[in-house]
Amino acid sequence: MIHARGLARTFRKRRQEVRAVDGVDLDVEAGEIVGFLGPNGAGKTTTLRMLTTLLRPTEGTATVAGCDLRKDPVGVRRRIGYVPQSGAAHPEARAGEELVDHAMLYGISKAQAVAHGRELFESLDLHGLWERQPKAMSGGQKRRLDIAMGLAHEPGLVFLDEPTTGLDPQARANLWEHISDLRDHRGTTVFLTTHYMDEADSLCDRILVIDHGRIVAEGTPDALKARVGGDVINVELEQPEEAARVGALVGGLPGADAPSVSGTRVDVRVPHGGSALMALVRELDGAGITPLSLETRRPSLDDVFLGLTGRSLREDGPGSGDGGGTLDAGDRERMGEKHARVRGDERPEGSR
Ligand SMILES: Nc1ncnc2c1ncn2[C@@H]1O[C@H](COP(=O)(O)OP(=O)(O)OP(=O)(O)O)[C@@H](O)[C@H]1O
Repeated sequence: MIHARGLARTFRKRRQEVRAVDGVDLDVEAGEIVGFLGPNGAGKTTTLRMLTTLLRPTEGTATVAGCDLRKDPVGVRRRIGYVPQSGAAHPEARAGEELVDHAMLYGISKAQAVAHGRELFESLDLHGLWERQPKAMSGGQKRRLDIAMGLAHEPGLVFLDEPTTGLDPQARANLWEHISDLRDHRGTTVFLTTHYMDEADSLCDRILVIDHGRIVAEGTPDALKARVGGDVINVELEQPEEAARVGALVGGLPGADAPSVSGTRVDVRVPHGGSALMALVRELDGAGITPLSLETRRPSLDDVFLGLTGRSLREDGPGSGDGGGTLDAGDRERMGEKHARVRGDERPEGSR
């Protein structure tokens, strides 16, 4: 469904070059749900916008849904759906009419657009909302309407840019079910960007991890976690000063990797969690430190990312960690900036 080789995009900003995407090779097969995971600024949206013809690559080639990205961008657009972070439905429009108008832009007859739209509303849990204005919908309903719009012309491949950002945890889990249903019941191939690890873990068949514009790992969530190996010990302390001391202690455990100290939290990977935990309890006791909590767990995708890049996805912004789904001020500001940028140049290059 998607085959890209050496895809790259450079932006010029105040005489400086930003290599947002730096030679990406990727393959997505029909019927897969593939997650593009990476921290803020890693190059996810830029890659997505190239694959959906909204942005011309500076280098590289790709076929998307059987069409050459450079030679046949119109063919690509006809065959794919794209759901941007900012959504596509006008807040004041009637939801059903908006979807039908959208489908008719693709040359679909009104009768067919209405029939397919009704069916999409039913399968995406939007029954009863045909006449509703998007501005009067919940966040989850709006996102499901955005996805319905992306599927209005029955594409076999749909791109979702951070589909659950800003939703509460229940609405996120509900949307994951709907996205899985698209694949299971309609055979739709889904390529989505996310910086939520739990989303990539629960929803995706395969994950591509991107950092600084390059793919740094790919595989099923389980295969990626198995690559890390060992166990992770996590210590929560009351004071950051204690965390620094504990960081030095855990670094001395047999076979331990370099520990990660973040605020009052310390994480370290060790070959055997059980025996290391016992040794650490003795060390902490000897140093007169009483932690708030101490636990050992199997590696998560965050540990995979930490091992690959030396950074935690959690460090890269609010809500990017363990599934906190509600928006805080930082999140809103970031999304606001993003919306402005995406809306400003959402048209395909060359159409301006
Ligand atoms: N139009 C542009 N002009 C200049 N630089 C840009 C432009 N678009 C993106 N960039 C830069 O390219 C890099 C990658 O941005 P991109 O939006 O693709 O990242 P991302 O992984 O989608 O991040 P996020 O999770 O915040 O959406 C960033 O350094 C960004 O500042």
